[in-house]
Amino acid sequence: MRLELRAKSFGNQPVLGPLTLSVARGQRVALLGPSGIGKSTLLRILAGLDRSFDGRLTAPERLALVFQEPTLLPWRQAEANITLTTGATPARARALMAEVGLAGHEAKFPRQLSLGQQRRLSLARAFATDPGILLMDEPFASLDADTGARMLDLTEALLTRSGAGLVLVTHDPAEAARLGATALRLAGSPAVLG
Ligand SMILES: Nc1ncnc2c1ncn2[C@@H]1O[C@H](COP(=O)(O)OP(=O)(O)OP(=O)(O)O)[C@@H](O)[C@H]1O
Repeated sequence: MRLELRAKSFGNQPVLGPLTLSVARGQRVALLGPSGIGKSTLLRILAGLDRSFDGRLTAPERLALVFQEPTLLPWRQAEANITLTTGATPARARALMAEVGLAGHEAKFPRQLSLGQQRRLSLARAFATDPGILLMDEPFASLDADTGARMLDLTEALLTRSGAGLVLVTHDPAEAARLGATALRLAGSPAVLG
């Protein structure tokens, strides 16, 4: 995927300045920078969720998104959260759930899962679509250290096995390093890539 951004504003507030970002399958980049600089805004543009910007986005790859909030369907069991939203077969959903350590939890509703388990379910769901590029916004935030480290390891394993590319929004350079992602920093006002 490639974004050639000339400018992004909210009303009369310029947020992002001219920048170019290209990510291919197998490539991993992390977007770093202080709170409020525009990381999530840039990710939403890359995801196609925000189309009101001046510039050009080309994204032929299949994209999958993982947010900090697991965004699960509360009234559907865990396995159905994958099959209904992605079209994956039950067997594939179960295999992915096993891969993220959720074997035996297929029939549980999201409220019956811990936050860490819900995050892992949303990770499994993201990979169920065989994405070319995975877009993640602070997916490891507000987890305890062990749970966060486990989620990082699982993400690394799934990315390596699938060959998917990655754009990760994070505050933490250590997460970028752990995933072998090239760290790109947003700075300035409007923000550009340093
Ligand atoms: N929908 C919106 N309407 C108006 N302003 C917005 C909107 N979304 C974001 N902004 C503004 O755009 C700027 C960038 O926000 P963004 O959420 O992209 O920052 P961020 O770097 O992801 O921050 P954080 O690390 O705290 O999540 C902020 O000044 C924010 O107030």
